[in-house]
Amino acid sequence: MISYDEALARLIGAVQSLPGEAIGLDAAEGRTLAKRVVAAIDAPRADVSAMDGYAVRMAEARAGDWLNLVGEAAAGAPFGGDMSSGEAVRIFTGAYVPTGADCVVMQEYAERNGDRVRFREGFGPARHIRKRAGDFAKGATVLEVGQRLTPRAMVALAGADIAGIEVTRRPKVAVVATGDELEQPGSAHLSPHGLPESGSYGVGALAMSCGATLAERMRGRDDLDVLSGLARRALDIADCVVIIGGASVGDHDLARPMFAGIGLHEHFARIAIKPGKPVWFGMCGDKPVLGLPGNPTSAMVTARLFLVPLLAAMQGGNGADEVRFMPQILAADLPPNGSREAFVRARATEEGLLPADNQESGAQAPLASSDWLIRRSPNDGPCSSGQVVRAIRF
Ligand SMILES: Nc1nc2c(c(=O)[nH]1)N[C@H]1C(S)=C(S)[C@@H](COP(=O)(O)OP(=O)(O)OC[C@H]3O[C@@H](n4cnc5c(N)ncnc54)[C@H](O)[C@@H]3O)O[C@H]1N2
Ligand code: MOO
Repeated sequence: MISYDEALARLIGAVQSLPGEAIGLDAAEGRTLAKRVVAAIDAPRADVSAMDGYAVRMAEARAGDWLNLVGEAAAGAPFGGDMSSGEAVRIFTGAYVPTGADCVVMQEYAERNGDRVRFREGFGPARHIRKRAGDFAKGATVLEVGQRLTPRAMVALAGADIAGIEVTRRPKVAVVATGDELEQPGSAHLSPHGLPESGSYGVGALAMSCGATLAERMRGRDDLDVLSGLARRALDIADCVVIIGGASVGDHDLARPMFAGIGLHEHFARIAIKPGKPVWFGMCGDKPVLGLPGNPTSAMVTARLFLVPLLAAMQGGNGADEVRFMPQILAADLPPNGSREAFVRARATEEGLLPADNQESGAQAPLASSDWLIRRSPNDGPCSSGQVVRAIRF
């Protein structure tokens, strides 16, 4: 069995980025840039006021001295003239600073008398001016290739005065659930041995949260002919295929055999992790095929560990960035770990990460509240509450 890091490196090494396409800003959220974004304007476009107040010359802003008000500057409506010595201009946040002014005094310190203004002590040395191009300059790269357009990145994109961009095509993902027992949720109770097919709902939703579209959700019984047919269909309609279940070593485990004869080039199978030992990955031509264990918690943990970086890499992003484990505080004791690297489901509390009581790989209920995964090394000793562990959002 290989390690998680080795398996991840093989997966990322095998996956290619999809081609780019041009889109407008309204459709950009969640997509990944295929071309860098260059600012069309300076930001700010001129020196602007950071406060509502009075534009003055710093040297003349002495507490108690009267200045003559000669006009007003607002965002979108600048003061037309030059400001001379002994003068002040009423100014609002975002307005261009008039020529001749080098400081804004907040209005909280101002006393007005008609067209005159003076300031009380205490307004301090801050100039309250945002310098032209202090954020970014026209022609500067604001967003790099591979940047995912998060809600935060959308602000930088629009702020660069860009209407259209080039992004990688959304990966179309087919999710195939395998198993005789699986039924459409809502109808499992109709058959004595039926089990609601839950895995594809989590895995499909996770894929969509990573910028993919769900090409189709399929369900197939443990019959090699049926599953081979689904494998061909999935490869026809999707850029990437995820198989849930049938990954282990039992007689009914057909996830890999169903791709025999379709040219599956296997990159790994079985990894020294818990949960998720039976996870496997291969390529059919240029299409990644990821096999997840059927146990719902195992399926979701391995989807987080492998499918999320895989979809990022298909969109030209950095797959490894999606699984950077960061220091976090543990909020309860943990027993010694076994010989496989473990990914412990936990939830964030004010005290730190609290591991779920039920760590069964077949569990479903704890998934709803487990928003973090704690990574534990093979044969790690006991961990105590308050200790630093490594974790990612789940
Ligand atoms: N002799 C061995 N047996 C098993 C091993 C092993 O190494 N040697 N590995 C175990 C591990 S670890 C896991 S995890 C499971 C998973 O194996 P499979 O991928 O073959 O999963 P299935 O047998 O198909 O299903 C397991 C379990 O999950 C239920 N299931 C399957 N698909 C779904 C779905 N889409 N939605 C909801 N539930 C699903 C299924 O009914 C089973 O209960 O194998 C161990 N065995
Ligand atoms: O390791 Mo399995 O993936 O127990 O659930």
